[in-house]
Formats: sequence, structure tokens, C-alpha cells
Amino acid sequence: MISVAEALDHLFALTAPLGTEEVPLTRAANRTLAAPVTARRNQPPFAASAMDGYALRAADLAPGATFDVIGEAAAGRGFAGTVAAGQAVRIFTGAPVPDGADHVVIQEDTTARGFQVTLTGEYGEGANIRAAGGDFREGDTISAPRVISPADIALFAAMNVPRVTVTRRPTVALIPTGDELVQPGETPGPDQIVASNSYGLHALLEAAGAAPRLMPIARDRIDSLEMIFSLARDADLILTIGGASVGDHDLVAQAAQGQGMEQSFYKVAMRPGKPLMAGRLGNAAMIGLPGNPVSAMVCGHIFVVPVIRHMLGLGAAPVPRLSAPLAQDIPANGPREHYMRARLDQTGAIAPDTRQDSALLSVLSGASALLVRAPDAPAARAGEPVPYIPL
Ligand SMILES: Nc1nc2c(c(=O)[nH]1)N[C@H]1C(S)=C(S)[C@@H](COP(=O)(O)OP(=O)(O)OC[C@H]3O[C@@H](n4cnc5c(N)ncnc54)[C@H](O)[C@@H]3O)O[C@H]1N2
Ligand code: MOO
Repeated sequence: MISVAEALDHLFALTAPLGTEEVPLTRAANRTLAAPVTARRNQPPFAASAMDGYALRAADLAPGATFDVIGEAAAGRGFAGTVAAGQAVRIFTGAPVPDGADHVVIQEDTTARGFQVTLTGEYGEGANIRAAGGDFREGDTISAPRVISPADIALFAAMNVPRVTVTRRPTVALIPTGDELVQPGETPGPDQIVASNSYGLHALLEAAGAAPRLMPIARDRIDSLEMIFSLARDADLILTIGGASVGDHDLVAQAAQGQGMEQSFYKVAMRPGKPLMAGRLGNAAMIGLPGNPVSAMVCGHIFVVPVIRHMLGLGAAPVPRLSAPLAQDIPANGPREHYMRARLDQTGAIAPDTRQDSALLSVLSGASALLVRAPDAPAARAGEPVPYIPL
């Protein structure tokens, strides 16, 4: 059995960053930026008023001072003239500050009468003017790669960049296997259960930036598995679920090898997830996940998400770990790295659930973290820091 770190290295070696495509901003959320974005203008392009009020010369500011109002500057329609001593221009938020003016008094601090305005209150410390280029300047760049956030999209739009270059989404064929499975909503036979982790993995893949395709359930027969594999060949990644262990009906590796799969590894020293398998099948990487629902989901977090990020060009790195103090004593670990379903309490301390069976989706759903126990880690006391992965 290889370690989790070794298995991840093999998976990174089986995969590579994908090509790119261009998308409009309305399609760019959560995609991975693949080429830097360069501002095509200054923002603001002119010194702009930050408030509704009067633009005038700061040198003229004095309590009770009165000004001649010589015109108006609105957003989208500036004032063409120049403000001289004793003059003011009525101005609105976002409007260009007219030549000659270097201060905007907010209208609440003035009294207007006819074509005159008088300062009444405190006129404040700031000039209420946003400098030209104060947000960004033409030629400023946002570097790639990065996962594009809603704020990034607003920034790109302001930079007058309507389309961006992103990494192609990895297509993932997700293949549930097993005679016992029916789809959610169907009526299971007496010995059947409802396929679940295929749906959980579908959600995990979408959130990680992949384009998952849920394939029909492959039955525990070589011909059925081969048929579904043949439908999945154009994917970047083929993920099978179940049939990975040593039972008479665990036929995934045999069927994949019959289709030309070159195996990279089988079995990882971890709990849950031991019967994990990986290889290359034609142009696709293949990962065979164990069928137990929690095992498949944990392997999804620990292996599949980092592989998707690698394919998106976001680097080849394990899931980041945080640290929290133990809420209680825990016993020594066995020889496999243990990813314990755990919860963080309000004080930030972490405690593993008492039930760690890899079939218990209700426990996984109630967990907020995977507490990571290194192989053969000794018993640990309440208060000791332990590594965890947030869920
Ligand atoms: N003699 C041994 N038996 C087992 C070993 C072992 O080392 N020696 N390993 C155990 C471990 S650990 C795991 S994990 C499982 C993994 O087995 P498989 O990958 O072959 O999975 P299946 O047998 O097909 O299914 C296991 C379990 O999960 C249910 N399942 C499968 N697919 C789904 C799905 N899409 N949605 C919901 N549930 C699913 C399936 O019905 C089984 O109950 O093997 C142990 N055995
Ligand atoms: O590895 Mo199995 O995944 O322990 O349940």
C-alpha cells in the first residue's frame, strides 16, 4: 500500500493542465482565469465627485462663505468651464470635477438661494473627490491563474474587458457500479439501495470547477462495465464508484484493464478509502473510488478535488489543512492515515464523531471537518493541536 502523498503524486503525474477557451463575463464566475487581464482604461477616468453638492476651490472654504453657482456637472455630463474664486458648480456623485475646483462640499452643509449657495455647517476634512486612476490605471493587470470571483467580474467589466480566457472545464464521467443500485426516486427491489455518492460526487465536482457527466449505473458484469467505459472515453477523467475491492463481484479493474487501462496504483494506506485505484485509459485518467458512500466522498475531497484543480492549472497541491485543539482525548491510530468525521465546537475545538463506519452518510453530513490522524499517531490528549480539513 502506498501513502496518501504518494498516491496524490501518481495522480498529478497522470493528469495535466488543460487548454483554454474564451468566455463572456456572464459565463466567467468560478472559472479559472488562464491569462492575465489588463485594464484598458483608468478608473475613474477623470477626477470624480464622491458626493452630491457643490464643487469649488478649497482656498475659498470659510464658514458662511457665499458662492455664485455658474453651472452643473452630472454623472455622464460634465461642466465645460472653469471654476474661479468665489464660484461653485452644482455637482452630483460620479460627475467629473470641473477645472479649477478641488473640493466638493456636500449639499447638506449648504443653503441654496437662486444662483447662490452659502456654506452652513462643517464642510469636513476630505475633499470628496476621487482621483483619476485611483482604483486602477490602464495597463494594470490581474494575474492568472485564479478562480474568478463575482468581485473579479465587476473589476474586469470596469476595466472594459468583456471576455476572459479561462481553462477548459475538465469533463468527468462519473460511473456508479453495482447490481444493488437504483437511481433516487426509483423503487428499489428488496435487496437494493439508492445510489447516493454518485450525486454527492457530482456536486463536489461542480463546486471544484469540473463538468461532471453522470453515466448510467454499470452492472456487476464485464460487458456492462465495458459498455459504460466505451461511452466515457472522451472524458478527461473517468471516475468509477464501487467494485474496487476484492469480492467476486468487484470487476472494475478487470473490465478497465480489458479496455487497455494501464494501472498506476491500487490501495492506499488510508481510512476510509483503502481500495482506491488509478490509471490511464486511452486519453483519460481513471480513478476507481471505493463504493462505501463515505469512502467515495472522502476520496473525492482528498484526491479528486486536487486533481481537478491541477487540471484547471491551479497547481499540484494537496487540500490545505488547518489546525485545532482536540476537544477530548483520542486513542492511538493504526497503520493507515485516518480521516475522521469530526465537528468543531463554538470554541474552535475539534472532536471526532463516535461512529466512524464508512457507510454512514448521516455522520458525514453532520460533520464540519475531517480530523487527520497520521499513520501510527500516538494517543492524543484534549487541548493538543491536530490537523483537520474543513468540509
Ligand atoms: N475482504 C475484504 N473486503 C473488503 C475490503 C477488504 O480489504 N477486504 N475492503 C473494504 C473496504 S475498506 C471498502 S471501502 C469496500 C469497498 O468496496 P468496493 O469499492 O468494491 O465497493 P462495493 O463493494 O461495490 O460497495 C461497497 C458498499 O458501498 C455501496 N455502494 C456502492 N456504490 C454506491 C453508490 N453509488 N451509492 C451508494 N452506495 C454505494 C454498496 O452497496 C456497498 O454497500 O470494501 C470492503 N470490503
Ligand atoms: O476504506 Mo473503506 O473505504 O475503509 O470503508
